[in-house]
Amino acid sequence: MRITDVVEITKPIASPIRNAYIDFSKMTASLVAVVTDVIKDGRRVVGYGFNSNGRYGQGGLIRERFRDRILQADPDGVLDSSGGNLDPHRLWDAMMANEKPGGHGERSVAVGTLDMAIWDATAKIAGQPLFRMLAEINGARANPRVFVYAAGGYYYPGKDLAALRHEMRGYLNRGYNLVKMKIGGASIDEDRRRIDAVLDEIGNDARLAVDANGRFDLETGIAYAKMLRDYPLFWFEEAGDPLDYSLQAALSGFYPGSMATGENLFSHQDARNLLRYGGMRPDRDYLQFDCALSYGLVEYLRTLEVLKQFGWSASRCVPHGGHQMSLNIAAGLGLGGNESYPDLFQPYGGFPDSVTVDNGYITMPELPGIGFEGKSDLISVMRELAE
Ligand SMILES: O=C([O-])CC(=O)C(=O)O
Ligand SMILES: [Mg+2]
Repeated sequence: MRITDVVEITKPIASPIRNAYIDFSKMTASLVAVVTDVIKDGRRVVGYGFNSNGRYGQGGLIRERFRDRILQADPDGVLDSSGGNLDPHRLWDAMMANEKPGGHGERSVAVGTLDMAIWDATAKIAGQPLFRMLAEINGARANPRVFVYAAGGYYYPGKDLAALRHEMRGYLNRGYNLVKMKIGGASIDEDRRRIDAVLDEIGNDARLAVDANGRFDLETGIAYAKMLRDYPLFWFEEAGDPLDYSLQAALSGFYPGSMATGENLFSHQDARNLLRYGGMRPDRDYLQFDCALSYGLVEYLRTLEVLKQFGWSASRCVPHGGHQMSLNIAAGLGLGGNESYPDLFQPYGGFPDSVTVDNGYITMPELPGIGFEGKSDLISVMRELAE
C-alpha cells in the first residue's frame, strides 16, 4: 500500500468577530487530503485534515516542503510493522527530516494538519473509529461520551448585551452547560458588565469561562484577576502572552480559581516549559494544547507523556479548536473534554450530523476514521478536494 498523493487547498473561514488580540476578517484554513491506493468497501481510502482557527492556512509550507517529504519517503519505510497500514509516527519522522529543533513557528500547524489526515487514513484502513484505535493502542478503554463546551461570546460590531445574552441562551438551548466568552477587548468596566449580563442570563443552568487571548501585561492581568475572582467562573483563560511563563505563575497568586492556557504552545517542549515554570496547578487548572496547531497527534502523545512526568492527569486537558480530531483523542485517551464553536468556523468545526449535546456531553458515533463522513457539509467539501 502507498500514499499516492497529498493535496492542499486554503479556504476562507472569515467572520466579523474579534477577540482581544485579532479579528477573523481574513482568517483561512488549510484543508488537506492524503490519498492512498487502498480500496475499502469499494471506495478509495482518503484521509482528511484541516488546521484549527486562529492560525492561517499553511499552503506554502505544505506544498514547498511537507508534501514532498511524504511522497518521496520510502513507501515501505512509512508502514507499520505488519506492513498492512500506515505508521503515523514514521510519517511524522519523514515530514520532520532536516528540520532543526526549537523555534516552532507555523510549521507545527502544517505538520499538525497533515498528521490529522494521516491518522484519519490509518484508522479508516484499520476499519475502526480513531478513538477506538487509540484506546486499543494504549491498552485503555474508550469512553465515547465526551464533555464539550460552547465557545463564543466574541466582540463584533453592534453587538450589545442583549445580543450576548441571546447568544449564550442559544448554547444552553442546544444542550451545553459550560459557555465561554471573550474578555480583554474592551475596558475592564465594560467587560464586567458583559460578565454580569451573561451570568444573569445563564443563572444556575450553566457555568461561564472567560478568555483574554493573551492580551494582558502583568499589571492589567492582576487588575482583571482581582475583578474576576469575585465571580464563580469555570476558568480564566490565556491571561497573558502564551510564552510568558513567569507572568502566568505570578497571576495564579492573585487568582485562586481555575486558569487555562496552552492553545498557542505548539510542541511538547513548550508544554514542558509551561508545566516547569508557569505555576500551573494540576488540581484545578486546564491545558488547552491543540494537536491541529502543534505537530499533530504524534506530538500530542509526547505532550501527554510530559504531563505524566509532571504529575498531571490527561483529564486536565480540554483542547482548543473544536474539531473532531480532538474529540477522538478525548474519547480514546481520557481527556477532560473538548471545545466546540456552535456558530462559528463551519463546516470544519462541530460534530457529525447525528450527534446532539445532552447536558454538556456528546456520544461519539461509530464511524471509521475521525468521523468526517458523518458530517455532510464537511465531507462534501473534502470530497471536492480529492475524490
Ligand atoms: O478566539 C480565538 O482565537 C479562539 C480561542 O482563543 C479559543 O477558542 O479559545
Ligand atoms: Mg482561547
